[in-house]
Amino acid sequence: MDLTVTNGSGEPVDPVLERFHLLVNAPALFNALTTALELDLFTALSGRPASFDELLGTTGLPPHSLRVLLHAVCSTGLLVRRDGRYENSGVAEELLTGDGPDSWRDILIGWREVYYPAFARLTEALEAGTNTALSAFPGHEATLYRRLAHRPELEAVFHRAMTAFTLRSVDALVDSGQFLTTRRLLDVGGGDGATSARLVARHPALVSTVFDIPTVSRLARRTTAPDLGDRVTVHPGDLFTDSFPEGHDTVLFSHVLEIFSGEQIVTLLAKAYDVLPSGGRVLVYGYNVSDDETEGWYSARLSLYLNALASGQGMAYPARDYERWLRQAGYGQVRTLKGLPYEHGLHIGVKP
Ligand SMILES: C[S@@+](CC[C@H](N)C(=O)[O-])C[C@H]1O[C@@H](n2cnc3c(N)ncnc32)[C@H](O)[C@@H]1O
Repeated sequence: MDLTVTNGSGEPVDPVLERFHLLVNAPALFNALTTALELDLFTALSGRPASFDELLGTTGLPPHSLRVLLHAVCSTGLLVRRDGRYENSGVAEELLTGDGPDSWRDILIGWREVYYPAFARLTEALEAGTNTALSAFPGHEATLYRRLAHRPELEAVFHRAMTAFTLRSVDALVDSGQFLTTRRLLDVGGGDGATSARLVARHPALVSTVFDIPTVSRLARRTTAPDLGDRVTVHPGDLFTDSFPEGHDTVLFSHVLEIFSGEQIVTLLAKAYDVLPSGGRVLVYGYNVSDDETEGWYSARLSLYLNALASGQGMAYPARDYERWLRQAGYGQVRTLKGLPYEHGLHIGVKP
């Protein structure tokens, strides 16, 4: 990637300095972006530049508020002002105008409502070595996933955001070639079933069982079951205290193992091993930090969130960690498909 940035005189500017200036203003600009999304600003401007007065009508904001918001969003480059009219940049038109199940609107509102308040307590959490930010949520459970059961509305916002982001990155998994011979999939920690729904839609001979905690299984029943009949079924349970159901030739952990410690990951991989037949496969899909653990904005954000809030441990582990754990749990033919979109990797192991 060429990061050369030049100033007005064409001289190179240190890209780290450029990023520093963006970074220190990013929390404010992030919130301007989510506000613009909530006001449907980008959708209103889709293919249709508008004047300030027209946007007053669209957003319903007082004139001064709109002025402040437009300045903030224009400063990011997402909106462009030309001849007194506002229009979407190419990026905004492509990423920010949709309202489907994979919308950035749902992703960013979820991050704002659930993730980012916890980041203010990062120092405290890292010093304590546990997810101290979880104390903002009612209940006594050790992870965010279980505590959200006490806040059903927020749980729905959270899973909408997670699903939307998953749908943006899941095609690399769906088209990985790993499901051509799979007939019965166990999707462990399968959330609201969106991944399984997409998998069975693309692979007509596939059926899937989504294993997740009971309140999330209820969400899955609502979001996936109506369309897919009995090709996606749900199996409520706890990853650690309940057995995995038998009768599947492939077990998928998508965005699940990174939540936990290495020791817990080996336990979960071994549980999957126990219910697989000989020749059965385990697939681990999710974020990987780069091998030297220095790159990846999405994986860095995830690791910090897991430690401050979600579980108090885990990270976007590098591929070599997953390969070691797969071998430890008894799998053979261990390999990784690296370099998938959004810093993802797919780790594969086969039960001998
Ligand atoms: C990051 S989400 C991944 C969801 C989905 N697989 C995806 O790729 O979008 C992690 C999932 O693991 C589930 N989970 C976490 N702890 C669990 C536990 N102890 N038992 C069962 N499911 C659990 C959560 O409810 C959540 O749906």
